[in-house]
Amino acid sequence: MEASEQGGISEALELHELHVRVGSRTLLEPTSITLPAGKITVIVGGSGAGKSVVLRILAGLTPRHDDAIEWSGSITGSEGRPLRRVGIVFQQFALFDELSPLWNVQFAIDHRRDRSQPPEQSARQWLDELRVPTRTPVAALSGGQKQRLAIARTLAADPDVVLYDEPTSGLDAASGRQVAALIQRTQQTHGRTSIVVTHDYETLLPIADHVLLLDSERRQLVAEEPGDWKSIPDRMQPVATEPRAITTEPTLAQTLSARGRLAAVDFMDATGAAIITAIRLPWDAIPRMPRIRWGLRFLTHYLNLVAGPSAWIYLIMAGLIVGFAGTHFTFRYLPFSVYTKPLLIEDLLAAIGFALYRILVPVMATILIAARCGAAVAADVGVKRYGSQVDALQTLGVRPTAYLLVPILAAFVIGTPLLEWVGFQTAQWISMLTFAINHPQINASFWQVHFYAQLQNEDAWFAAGVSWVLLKNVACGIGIAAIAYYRGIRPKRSAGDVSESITATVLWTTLFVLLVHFVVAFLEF
Ligand SMILES: Nc1ncnc2c1ncn2[C@@H]1O[C@H](COP(=O)(O)OP(=O)(O)OP(=O)(O)O)[C@@H](O)[C@H]1O
Repeated sequence: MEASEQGGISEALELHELHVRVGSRTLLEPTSITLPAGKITVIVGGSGAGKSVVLRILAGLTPRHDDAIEWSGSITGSEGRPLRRVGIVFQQFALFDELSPLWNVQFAIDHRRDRSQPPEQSARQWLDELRVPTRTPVAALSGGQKQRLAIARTLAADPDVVLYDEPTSGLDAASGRQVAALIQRTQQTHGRTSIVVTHDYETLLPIADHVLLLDSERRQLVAEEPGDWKSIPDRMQPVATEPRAITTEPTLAQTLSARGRLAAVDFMDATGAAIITAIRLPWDAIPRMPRIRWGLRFLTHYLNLVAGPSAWIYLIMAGLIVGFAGTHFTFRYLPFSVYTKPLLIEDLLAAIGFALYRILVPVMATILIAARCGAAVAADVGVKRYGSQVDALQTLGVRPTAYLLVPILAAFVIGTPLLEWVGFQTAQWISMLTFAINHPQINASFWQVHFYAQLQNEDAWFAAGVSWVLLKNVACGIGIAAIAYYRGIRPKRSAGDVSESITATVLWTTLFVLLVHFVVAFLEF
C-alpha cells in the first residue's frame, strides 16, 4: 500500500497462483507476482497470448468457471487484503450513451468505492481536468474525447487499481503517444496503481515503471528487467491457431443427424435456461438499488421504452381494429339477421363487450407488447451487453439486476395494464361508433347499457373480471420482462448475437403470452 501525492491510498495487485485455462489450452500456468502500488505496469504479449482474458479476470468480470474459461488462485491488494474496487478503461470505452458526459462521471461519483468520504472532485472538475466537453452528447464526442471521458469516469469511482485495455488500439503513432502521456500524467496526479494491457509495446513501454510479458511459450507472466525491454518484441510471437484435425467430408445423413442433435441441444439449452431463469427471478428481482435516484432514472428510461408514445399508437391501432371488427362483423354476418337481430341485439352487444374486455383486447394487447416492447428491451440490454456497458456497471460496483432487471420488471408491470387499458378504451369507443353508424335509429344509451351488461359489478366501481384481466396483464408483463432481460444480458460476441437475442425474445415472449392466456382461460371460465 502506498500514499499518493494527493494523499490517497493506492493498492498493489497481488496474484497468488493464478492459473488460467481456455478450453483445453492453458493460457497461464500457476503464477504468483506482485504489480506494485502507485506505479504503471505494462503487460505485453503477442496476439492471442491471452491478454484480454487475463485483463477480464483481474477486473473481476470472469467467474472462476465460465463457459470456456476456468481460472483458479487469488487476486488481492497489498499484503493479501481484499481489493475493494478495480476500475477499467475499456477498449471501446463502454460509456453510457443515453447520459451526458457530466452524468456519466456523476454516475461514477455516486457509486464511488467509499461513499462515506467526500468525492475527490466534482464531475465538472473531472471533465475540465481531462478536457472533455460537458454538453456534447456522448455519441457525438470524438474518439479521443470518449477515451478521456472513460478515464474520468473510471477514476471518479475511486478505484484501488485502474486497468487500461489496449488504450492505443486503432490510433496512429502520434495519437498513441498522446494517450500514453495522458495515462502517465493522470497516474502522477492521482497516484492510482495503473495496469496497461497492450500489444503496442513501442508506444507504451516509455511510460512503464514495470513491464510484464505474457509469454505464450512458457505460459507465464514474466517480469522483465529494464535492460531486457529492447528484446521484448522478438519474444512476442503471435499464438498459432490450433491445427485442425483432418476429417473426411461428412455424408448428408451425418450432417442431418448432427443438425438434429444440435437443434435438440439448443432446445434443451433454451428450456433449461428458462427453468433456471424462473427459479432465479425472485432473487434477482429484489430491489437492491445502491442509489434510488439512479434506479428511478433507469425506470423512466424503460417506462419510456415500454409504454412511451409510440406504444400508445400501437395499442390505439389495435383497439380500433379489434373494436371495429368485433362489432361490425358480428351484426353484418348474423345468420338470418332480419329476423334474429331484433331478438339478439341486446345479448350480442353484451357478448361483444365481454369478449373485448375479458379476452380479445387482453390477448391482442399482450401479444403486441410482447413483440414490440420485448424486442425493444432485448435490443437495449443486448447492446449494453455487447458494448460492455454491463461490464462497466459491474466495475462501478453496480449489479446489472439492480438498474436493469428491476426497472424493466417495474416498467412492464406498470406499462402492460396501462397499454391494455388504452387498447380497451379505443376498442369500446370504436365499438360504440360502429354500432351507432350501423343502427342510426337506435338511441346511443342502448349501446351503453347493453355493452356493459356482462361487466356490471354490483359491489364495486370497477368492472367484473378486472382481477382476471389484471392477473393476465401482470403475469404477461413479468414474463416478457424476464425473457427480454435474460436474453439481452447473455454474453454477446457479435452484433449477430444481439440480433439473435431479439429474435429469440420475440418468439419466446409471444409463446409465453399465449400460454398465459390459455392457462388463465381454463381457470377463469
Ligand atoms: N470466451 C472465449 N471462449 C473461447 N475461447 C476464448 C474466449 N475468450 C478468449 N478465447 C481464446 O483465448 C485465447 C486468448 O485470447 P485473448 O483475446 O485473451 O488474446 P489477446 O492476447 O488479447 O489477443 P489480441 O492481442 O489479438 O487481442 C484466444 O485463443 C481466444 O480464441
